[in-house]
Amino acid sequence: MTDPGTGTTAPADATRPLRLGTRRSALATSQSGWVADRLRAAGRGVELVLVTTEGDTSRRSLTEIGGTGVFASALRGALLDGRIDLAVHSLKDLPTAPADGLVVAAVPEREDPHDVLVARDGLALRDLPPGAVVGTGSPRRAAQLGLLRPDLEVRDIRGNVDSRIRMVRDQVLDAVVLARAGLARLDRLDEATEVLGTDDMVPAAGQGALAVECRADDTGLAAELAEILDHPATRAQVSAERAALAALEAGCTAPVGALAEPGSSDERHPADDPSSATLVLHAFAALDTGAQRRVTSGAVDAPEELGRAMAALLLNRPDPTGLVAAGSHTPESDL
Ligand SMILES: NCc1[nH]cc(CCC(=O)O)c1CC(=O)O
Repeated sequence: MTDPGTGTTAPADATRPLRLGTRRSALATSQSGWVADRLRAAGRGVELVLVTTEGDTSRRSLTEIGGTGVFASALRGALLDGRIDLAVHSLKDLPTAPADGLVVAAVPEREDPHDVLVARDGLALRDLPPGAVVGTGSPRRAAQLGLLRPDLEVRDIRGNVDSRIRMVRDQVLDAVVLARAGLARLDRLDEATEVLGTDDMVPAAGQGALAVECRADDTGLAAELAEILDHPATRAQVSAERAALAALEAGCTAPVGALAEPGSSDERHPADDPSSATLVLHAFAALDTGAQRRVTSGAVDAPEELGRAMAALLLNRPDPTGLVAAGSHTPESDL
């Protein structure tokens, strides 16, 4: 299966187990375990190799560390060193810039990409009393919370999913906002007290999706991973989302959200071949020019074009009347 002629680093040999590098967190081991199970079900031996990253050990806030790529960099180093053959990343934590010598061989089918509220007493966002304290380390979530409920106090927090939920249990916070996908992977969906729809909270680009990365010169393995794991519809969606992020030059800590969904047949672009499917791209950005929400659509086979078109909308046409403060409360200057 592997191409014996390629590369200077030894290509993964189909007769020995693949070394799958994973971070130690519950979320990372869960998603790596899921990928390992799928590879094993396809007849491929896999062993997990633990890799430590600064994003896991640092107590500093994500924005402080520099955000972009802290979770990914150690795994990428281990790939390039040949210590591991493949790595599984949360796509939303992966920098949009391609890494030299590496390739995203597969993007598996994504989980529900939305954010959820985990609040005390089963409360929904609209039920929290004025002044309630909501924890999030994400500028994207903080900005959108500020539009929805300017009367709440948003507190910058760090930590893994479990410790963030515990801050609500321990009454340190009234609520936290988390990715639904993270709870699903940890089998803790019952902790969610409300799913925040796209109209309220546009998710991060790539949220709910995984990226399976290997060395670019390991072409046999890349082809095998694509064959077993890749989900083309998800790949098109996240390509549009990440192209928007890249064109805005915004990283995973920017107050930017993007979510692409399959378009329905009555949303087809008139110029397109009637048989071609569309993507509808939703975006939120709190840029210097203010907070905006936008929706646009394009052909599913040109997702990056759609993402760039969205970025152009957000950058060039800051139309104040287009500001839809989800829930419609706050002027942009309050962000
Ligand atoms: N930044 C942390 C992070 N990275 C990936 C997920 C899980 C959800 C996903 O895979 O998108 C989470 C937790 C969260 O945002 O609540």
